[in-house]
Formats: sequence, structure tokens, C-alpha cells
Amino acid sequence: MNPTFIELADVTLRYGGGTLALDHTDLRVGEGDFVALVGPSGCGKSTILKLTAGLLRPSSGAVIVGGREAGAPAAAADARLHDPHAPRVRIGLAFQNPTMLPWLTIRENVMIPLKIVQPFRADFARKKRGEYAERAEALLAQVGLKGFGDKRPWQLSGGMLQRASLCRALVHEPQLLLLDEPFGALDQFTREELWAIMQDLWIAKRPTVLLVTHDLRESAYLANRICVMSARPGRILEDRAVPFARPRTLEGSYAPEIATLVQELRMRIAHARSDGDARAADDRRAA
Ligand SMILES: Nc1ncnc2c1ncn2[C@@H]1O[C@H](COP(=O)(O)OP(=O)(O)OP(=O)(O)O)[C@@H](O)[C@H]1O
Repeated sequence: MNPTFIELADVTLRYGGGTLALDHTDLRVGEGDFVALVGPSGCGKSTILKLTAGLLRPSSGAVIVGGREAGAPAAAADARLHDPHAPRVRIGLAFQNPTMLPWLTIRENVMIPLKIVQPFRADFARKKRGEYAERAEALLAQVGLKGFGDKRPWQLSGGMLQRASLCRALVHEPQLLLLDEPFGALDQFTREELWAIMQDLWIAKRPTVLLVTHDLRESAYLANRICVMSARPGRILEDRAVPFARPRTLEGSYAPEIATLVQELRMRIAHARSDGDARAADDRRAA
């Protein structure tokens, strides 16, 4: 594996209401790797993404991203875990239902990270009509949205908005891309088209990617590793390498070896679900 870029070490996360989402969970992701998280609904996949983004702090254990404790201000971080001199990691985020600011054009929406994230922020006022606008336009062209930069979000279809949201996730050249079912709401053709675009973008820039998905063929097409989680509280049950050569083709995603992998993953998740149901029934009886 490449040098570790994300590490969840013995992480437990209990939400305020009492739900135990993760229980002593470990996960390592190498720099430049593409890892998919799959598992039963509610097992804690999005929770791992939020912890990695620093939007949540673990109840116990540690989440280290690029040498820094995720979400911790430098002064408050645990110096045993954390390199206070490590630069802040640039993160790109894309979710299932992209939120675009309706009063901005698509190009302006795509440029939002450049307005917020350093080092781009310092030059935003000077470059927003030049270099940054060109960067946004180039990405829009790459995802098939050439000529749509001046449109408003309500003038685009759901699939087009999702393409634009991928551009927004990538415009500040993030080292880490966190994707939470970004293709989940799309029709199959658009979804597969975006898989291909996603793969091209990953091959070109090699960010580290953590993808949450329910679509097992998507995980097999896109990821280098697939981590199967148990039912809640989630732990990594199985860590599968996806050895297929790149660039992968959509036709290839129907090949027998991918079908076999998908079927094995499906069985593993079905078992994880029934184990989870049995545990929940035991807990109810004990209560
Ligand atoms: N903010 C919150 N407050 C309380 N409980 C939460 C919160 N967010 C998530 N949970 C609970 O934590 C558990 C894990 O949620 P999470 O969203 O991480 O699961 P998931 O695997 O991504 O689910 P899905 O596949 O259905 O999207 C679930 O039982 C969920 O109801």
C-alpha cells in the first residue's frame, strides 16, 4: 500500500441521541488510493466520511488525515498523533443531492471552493474572471457541460447538476475526494457515463478517494479496494483488492470476473445484514 493517507484507529462514534454508529473501527487508506465503502443501510458508511472530513469528532480513537488529526484545530490536537506542521489537506466533497446556490451561475457555483480554500482564496478577487473561470470552464467541458457555465442551477437537469457538483468537488485540486453516493440518484446511463468520467479524472490527478455506494458494480468499476462493513455498529468485515487493469471499460464491468466479485460482495452484505438483525433481536429480548 502507498503511504497511509487516512487512518481511523480504534474509532468509536456514538451520536448525541445514543446511537452507536461505529464501535472500535479501524481503516487505513493509502495515498492516491480509491477505496469504496459498502455495507448494509445504516451501518456507518457516511459517518466514516464525516469523520474523515472533520465534520464529526470520534467519541474515542483517532482519525488522522494527511498527518493531521481530522477536524482538530492545531493547538487542540493530540501531539502524539498529529504533526502540527503538516499542511491542511484540501478536501473535495460530493453527495447524492447536490446543493447549488440558486442565485449564482453554474460556473460561479463550481468556483465556490476557490473562494473559500487557501491558497486560492487569497487570489480569488483577482482571478475569478480570468484563470479561475477558465479552470471551472475546462472542468465543465470535461464532464460534458461545455457552454452551460452561464446557466443557473434550475436550468439544469439532475444529471447535469451532479456533473457540475463533481466539478465543484475537483476545482481546487483536492488531495482527498469524499464521495457519498454521488451517482445514486441518476438513471443508469448517466450514472455509467459519470463513472467513466470519474475514472478519467482520478487517473489524471490521482487524489485519494473514499466512495460510499450501494451499487456494487460501481464499486467494482471504480475502486482499487472495496471495504465491506458489518451492520451497525459498523466495522470493516472484509477488505477486497480489485485487481482489474485500468482504464476499465463499461463493457468490462459486465465481465464474468466482475460479476463474480459483485455476487460475493452481495452475499457478504446479506450475511452482515442478517447478523445485524439477529443481534438487534437479541438486544430487544435482553432489554
Ligand atoms: N446526526 C445523527 N444523529 C443521530 N444518529 C445518527 C446521525 N447520523 C446518523 N445516525 C445514525 O447512525 C447510524 C449510521 O448512519 P450512517 O448515515 O453513517 O449510515 P450509512 O451506512 O451511511 O447509511 P445508508 O447506507 O442508509 O446511507 C444510523 O443508524 C443512523 O440512523
